[in-house]
Amino acid sequence: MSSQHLGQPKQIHERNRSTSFSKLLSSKPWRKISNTNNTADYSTNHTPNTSNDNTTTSSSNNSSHLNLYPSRIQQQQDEDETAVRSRSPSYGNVSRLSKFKSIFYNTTTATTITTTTTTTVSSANSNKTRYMSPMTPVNFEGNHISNNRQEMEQEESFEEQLFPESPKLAHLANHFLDQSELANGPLPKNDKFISAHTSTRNSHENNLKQNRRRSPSTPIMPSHLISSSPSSSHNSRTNEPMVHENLRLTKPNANTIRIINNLSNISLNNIKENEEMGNLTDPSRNHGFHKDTDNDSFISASERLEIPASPFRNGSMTKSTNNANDDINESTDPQPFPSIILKTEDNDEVEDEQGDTTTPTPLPPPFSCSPRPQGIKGKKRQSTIRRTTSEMDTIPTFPQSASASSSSSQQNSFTANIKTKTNRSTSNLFVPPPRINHPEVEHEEGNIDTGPKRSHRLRTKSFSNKFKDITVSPQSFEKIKLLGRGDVGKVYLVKEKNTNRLYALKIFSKAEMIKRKKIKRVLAEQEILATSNHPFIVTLYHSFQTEDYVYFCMEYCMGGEFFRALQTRKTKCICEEDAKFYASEVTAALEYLHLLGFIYRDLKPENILLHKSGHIMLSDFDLSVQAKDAKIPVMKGMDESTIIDTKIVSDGFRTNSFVGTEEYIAPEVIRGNGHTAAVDWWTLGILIYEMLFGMTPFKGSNSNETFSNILKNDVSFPNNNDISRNCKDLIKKLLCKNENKRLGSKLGAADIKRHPFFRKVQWSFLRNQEPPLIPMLSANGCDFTKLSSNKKNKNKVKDNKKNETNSKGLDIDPLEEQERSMFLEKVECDDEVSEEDPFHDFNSMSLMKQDNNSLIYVDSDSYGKVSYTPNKTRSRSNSHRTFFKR
Ligand SMILES: Nc1ncnc2c1ncn2[C@@H]1O[C@H](COP(=O)(O)OP(=O)(O)OP(=O)(O)O)[C@@H](O)[C@H]1O
Repeated sequence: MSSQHLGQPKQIHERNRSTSFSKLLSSKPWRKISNTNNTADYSTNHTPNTSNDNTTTSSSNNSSHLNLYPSRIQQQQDEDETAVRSRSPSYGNVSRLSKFKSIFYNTTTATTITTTTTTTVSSANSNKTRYMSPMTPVNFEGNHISNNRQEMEQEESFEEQLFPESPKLAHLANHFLDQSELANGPLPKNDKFISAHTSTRNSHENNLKQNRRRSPSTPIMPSHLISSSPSSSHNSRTNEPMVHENLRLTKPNANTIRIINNLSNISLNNIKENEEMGNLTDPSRNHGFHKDTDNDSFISASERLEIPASPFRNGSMTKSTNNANDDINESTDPQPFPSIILKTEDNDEVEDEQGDTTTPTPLPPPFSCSPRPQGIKGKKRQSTIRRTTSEMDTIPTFPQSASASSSSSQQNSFTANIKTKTNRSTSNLFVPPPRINHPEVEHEEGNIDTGPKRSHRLRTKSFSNKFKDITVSPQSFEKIKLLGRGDVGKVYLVKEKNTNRLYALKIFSKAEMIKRKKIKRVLAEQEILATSNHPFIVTLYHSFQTEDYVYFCMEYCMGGEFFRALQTRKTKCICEEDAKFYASEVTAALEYLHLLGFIYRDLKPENILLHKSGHIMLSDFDLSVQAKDAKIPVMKGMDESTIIDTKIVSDGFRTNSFVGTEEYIAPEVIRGNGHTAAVDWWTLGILIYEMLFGMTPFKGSNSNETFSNILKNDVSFPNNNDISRNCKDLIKKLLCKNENKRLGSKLGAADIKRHPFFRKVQWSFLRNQEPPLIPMLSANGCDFTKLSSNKKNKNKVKDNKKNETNSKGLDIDPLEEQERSMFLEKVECDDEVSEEDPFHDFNSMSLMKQDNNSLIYVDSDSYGKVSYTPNKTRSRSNSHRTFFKR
């Protein structure tokens, strides 16, 4: 079949991206509505005031159902104030910290004031207040569904994400209405939604015709908040299954509001994973940003990321034929694991009795679709997996070349610039490596290049032999276009000026991270990206911070979201063979993450990006968690049947956050009894189902119905799809509600890989196989970022912008201003960021290996427009013809 563009822009709107649960739990301050008469514009008229009087005044103006809102705000203000006061005297001496402090005060005050605003506007125009307050009954028709940040208008700035009509808030509101439904019976149904869980042919077809969207997100709701609420008792009327305490809510009322408001202040960023429930049930615990008043810092020591023991510390994995409960001693060898390549020295592939390849997926060299090196097959498998340092270890951290010395003075000057700006200690001088000619670097004579000094923290980090000190700054990149926006960050397609290479630059606003309490999540994401080295996990090339922003420079996956590729299909689904291809790549990536002790927790087509080659790249790790005391993976069996037990790595580790994406969430998460890495196998089951049927198996007409379906219903398969018995069996076993019986519960990924469905999969050669779809930059393709289903909002944003003028009376485009500063700020040296700084734990660093894989910028390419073409070289057995018939 000839190459064919599959992009169908018309179909893109049929389903929107889903949002992960915890992501709606932001403590977003709501922005003042410009068309109200309310004068409480916190940004201009209000002086931050932490006194309780102010709060009380605000609340007194509100209708009764809002009264509890300020009480929480007041509580938070008190907490903030206490925390700030209790900080060391040196706090006040650091101007940067003062800035963060003011951000924090502003956040608190803004929330208070907006509460008043909400009330005022509510009475004036109910339509306009629909999304202003989560507790306001909301008609979600047509609006709440557009939580596709990528489709939101590009002009929107970070601040505009705070716009009160945010669809996210609508989601939150919807969710809480859903909760009330669960407790008090159904509210009138929005007939635009249909119940998909019946899984009949009709419902399936209807579903596809309907304007289907992912269900709204659900926040983390620690149980003590519910139980502390008088009206949150269990509902005796509805005989609902055992559900997470989070879900036991009443109709929106004062107590619900209190819960909502409380929730907004306890995002997971303030909660140490696995201690979450314990911490939260301690009423004395401060859940605000400054939760630890004993600690003289913005972020308590407990919030700082700790590097768990490497599962590979002994230099090799333990080869054991014993069972998974064998005692495994952790080595104290400080060698980090990121540079470790898990590989069998000789033979990468072994077949078990059924013919399944059971070799653990190795950590291959940097992604390449070139043919696999000769001579791998047929050699004997080595019984142990050895730790090998990456090839990058041999690359000197800083080239001592002529060019290096010639630019040394520039580097010193660069350092001097930073020192001057931050006025920080000169110890541990930050000297960027000399090979980059930073445009911002001024030549300064007379400086002696004392050589690079690695950041102390970077040296001690687990990924220190994979990364070196940062070699780039924001000025090294030129923005090409906005690719999408995340929860607190924006992702730009950029080209590196020196090399013309394309990257995805994710930029987080520090102010936003503080306001939204996302610091821990972003740091966790960095940790995972930096630690990982896998062909199906997006590569992090650089991470750095400036005074106002945090940057992740990642591999550009020009195919965009796999979700989008699915959406270009008429039926939103693909054939079994193609689904098998993607499922096996996802399994390999999950196996790798589990080996490192990470639980991904947010698998869905939206978080799977497509590399230019068509292979998958997992992204978005901000919901992932790393098991404490990760154990050493165990090799089981001998010779050809050797398999690796990935389950043991995080054995015994349970975490209790309510995170995930509604239709993908596992029963144990809903039940709230804690969950393990098994949640990833559940989500794999949902993913395979969605790839095959274009819908998820348990989707209901609202969150409660979905959760109820997840807990009660068995998975069923629409009749109109010819799915093999093995495939159905795999899905059923992955979607086993009992996590202890679920496929993967014995040995982790090995259980899945050995399932007959994957019998013919060559696990070691996955990255060398031909993907079913090849993304192409094409003038005729879909420009997903330009599609916006929310034009109204877009116009409002534009209107708001018109009001802003500079000192000369000329219009300022805030977005342009913001973007300019994003790409102009000077990079900051981590070692000089004081311990009190919320971003002290951030690591600025560059990947050591040369980047030969990223795309090179070509002027004539229309970046952003993507179409998906069939892979002509894919073998017939892969049934790609069936794929394109759909
Ligand atoms: N490496 C990349 N290459 C290409 N596009 C990317 C890359 N990373 C992100 N994007 C695009 O940017 C969008 C936002 O990315 P991000 O990971 O921040 O989003 P998210 O998962 O929706 O948000 P978050 O987890 O922060 O709430 C994605 O939807 C994706 O389309």
